[in-house]
Amino acid sequence: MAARLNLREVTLHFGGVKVLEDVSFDVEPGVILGLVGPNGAGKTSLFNCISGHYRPTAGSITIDGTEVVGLAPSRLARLGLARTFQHPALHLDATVLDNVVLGGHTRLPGGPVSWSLRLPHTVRAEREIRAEALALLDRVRLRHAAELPADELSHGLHKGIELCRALLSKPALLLLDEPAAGLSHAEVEQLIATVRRIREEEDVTVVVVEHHMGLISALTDRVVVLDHGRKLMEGTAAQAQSDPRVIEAYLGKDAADDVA
Ligand SMILES: Nc1ncnc2c1ncn2[C@@H]1O[C@H](COP(=O)(O)OP(=O)(O)OP(=O)(O)O)[C@@H](O)[C@H]1O
Repeated sequence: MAARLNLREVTLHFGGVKVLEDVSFDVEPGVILGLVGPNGAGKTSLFNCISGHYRPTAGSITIDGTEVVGLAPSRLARLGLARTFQHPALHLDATVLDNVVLGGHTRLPGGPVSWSLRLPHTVRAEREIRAEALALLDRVRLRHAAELPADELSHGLHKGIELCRALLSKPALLLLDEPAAGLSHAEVEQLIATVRRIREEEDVTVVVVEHHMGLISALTDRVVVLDHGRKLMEGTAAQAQSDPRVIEAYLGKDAADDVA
């Protein structure tokens, strides 16, 4: 079931640095929301608050009505949250397949004791998860690389592996942090097609941080624009791109005046 995400007055200070100030917005189940804004606007910091890697100084973040501020990332994973990182966090000496399979651990029945005893239902579940991991690799055209060490693949392909790992957990809420960064034009086109298919085939809510406006326009239902840690506006990608406040934030006041 796709998750509902609600943020209320999320604030994050590091000492005297105000990284986020009173950020509020809602993401309805099944929506793809883009989180955009100039460099340093606070997008990744907000992601880190939602995924439990940062604890906001104030405010509330709920997933399907459950307050998640203060919960560890592992607990959030069990609540159905999965994320990718700006710089993929992979085990480079492990195979591509083993990296993806890691995403399935939240779905294994039992706990560490039954896993180490290799009970039949654990072995069966592991086999199913490996088969699903291979199917996901097939979806991003990486099936042929399943048994290669991850460090033999390019940066762009690492992003594909990370996406498969996140999807294997069958997330209700998927956070994608700059999935197009460092990708070639062809790889971005493939990423857009992959995320569209995810939306058609999986029941998932997606929040994506991205500078690539082509991807944001192609994929998102709505965007939230951040600037200097505050929400500047919320609307469709087209509305954001023609909003003088957004143009000013990216390009300066003169450019915004030319548009107005
Ligand atoms: N751990 C931290 N300690 C201190 N300041 C931080 C920390 N993390 C982020 N910041 C500051 O918070 C601000 C927002 O950074 P953040 O990376 O969230 O922005 P962003 O919108 O994701 O930028 P970009 O598009 O360049 O990735 C920056 O000024 C950054 O220096």
